[in-house]
Amino acid sequence: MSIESSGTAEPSTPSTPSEPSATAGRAACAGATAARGGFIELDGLVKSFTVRRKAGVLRRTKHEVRAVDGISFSVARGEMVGYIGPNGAGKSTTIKMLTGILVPTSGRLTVAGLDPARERTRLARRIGVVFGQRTTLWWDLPLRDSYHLMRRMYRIPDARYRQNLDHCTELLDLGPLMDVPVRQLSLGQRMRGDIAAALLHDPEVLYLDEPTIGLDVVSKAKVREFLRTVNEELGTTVLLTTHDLTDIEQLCERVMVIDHGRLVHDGGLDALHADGGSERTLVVDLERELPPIEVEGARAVRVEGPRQWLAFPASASAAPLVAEIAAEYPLVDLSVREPAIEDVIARMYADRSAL
Ligand SMILES: Nc1ncnc2c1ncn2[C@@H]1O[C@H](COP(=O)(O)OP(=O)(O)OP(=O)(O)O)[C@@H](O)[C@H]1O
Repeated sequence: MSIESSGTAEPSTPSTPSEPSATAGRAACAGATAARGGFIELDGLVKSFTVRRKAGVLRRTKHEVRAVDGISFSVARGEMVGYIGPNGAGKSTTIKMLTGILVPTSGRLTVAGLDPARERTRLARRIGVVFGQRTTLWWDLPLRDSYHLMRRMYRIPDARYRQNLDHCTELLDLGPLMDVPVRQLSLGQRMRGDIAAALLHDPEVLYLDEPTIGLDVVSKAKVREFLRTVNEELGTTVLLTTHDLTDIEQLCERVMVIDHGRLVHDGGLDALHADGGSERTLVVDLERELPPIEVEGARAVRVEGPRQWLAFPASASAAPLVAEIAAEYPLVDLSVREPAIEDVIARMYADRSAL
């Protein structure tokens, strides 16, 4: 299956025979939660761009934009990691360096032990890339023909190509689309076609840049389910960039947050809630309308008739609050609402931009 999706420069034509890698070896780590360390390594990675800005009618001055500003992390083989951040944070720039399209300004970077910029052709055999806003498929060709071309480009052995294509066709429901020119596909169909294309050559790592952008709910669910299967069954390492935080919640145990080119969070979703000062909400139904409830450790944030909403720290237990309210107020019913990850991230971005 293919690789380099659009955005990536010209597809690198492999110059060496297929590497042994592939399914058999990776299947061994299928489903395993790999230990940290190893497969993707960044150490103090920096990427600066020089841009010219207007400084008068005729004058232009040069400025340096640090798109990536000293990022270090390590992703183990078989991990599926979310890589998120606000617009312009440096996500795409990082991914472009990971594929070898962009050369880092400084710092160290290896993927599968290779230097992406120097060994781009060798690396191309081992990675798959999907940029949600572009396509690697040939616009005027039916899907089937695009895949044939990719098979030749990556010199994928027949049996492996057939097996991978059948697998993707079944799981991504591509059968009825195989003979349709890419330009006639809907966005969701084209995205499924692109994801299959990125997997035909059995990449060990898959970079996904907004794979669910613009898709309807059903298509998103299909894409997510497929990615989960690829990660679990083949042990493919996945780095997922998205603005749809449901992608992260449903797929990633680990999430890295980048802002202004710097890594500001690296850990589980729970830790993200803690970092973001998350709050849970106690929704309380009273027998009658009353002034806002006053209890230690929570504050009333909304009152509507006999219903009240009380916010309290996500890390605190609800039990003592419930006990106190039940003892002092005419309680009819209550429920606890978990914080939405969207709110946590929004608060995190807002707090940082206020610095
Ligand atoms: N080729 C370039 N020349 C100059 N500046 C660039 C270039 N590419 C990116 N930048 C700048 O680097 C910063 C990071 O951009 P990048 O595209 O990596 O962000 P992003 O996190 O992917 O954003 P988005 O979520 O909007 O796609 C931005 O300020 C952007 O304007």
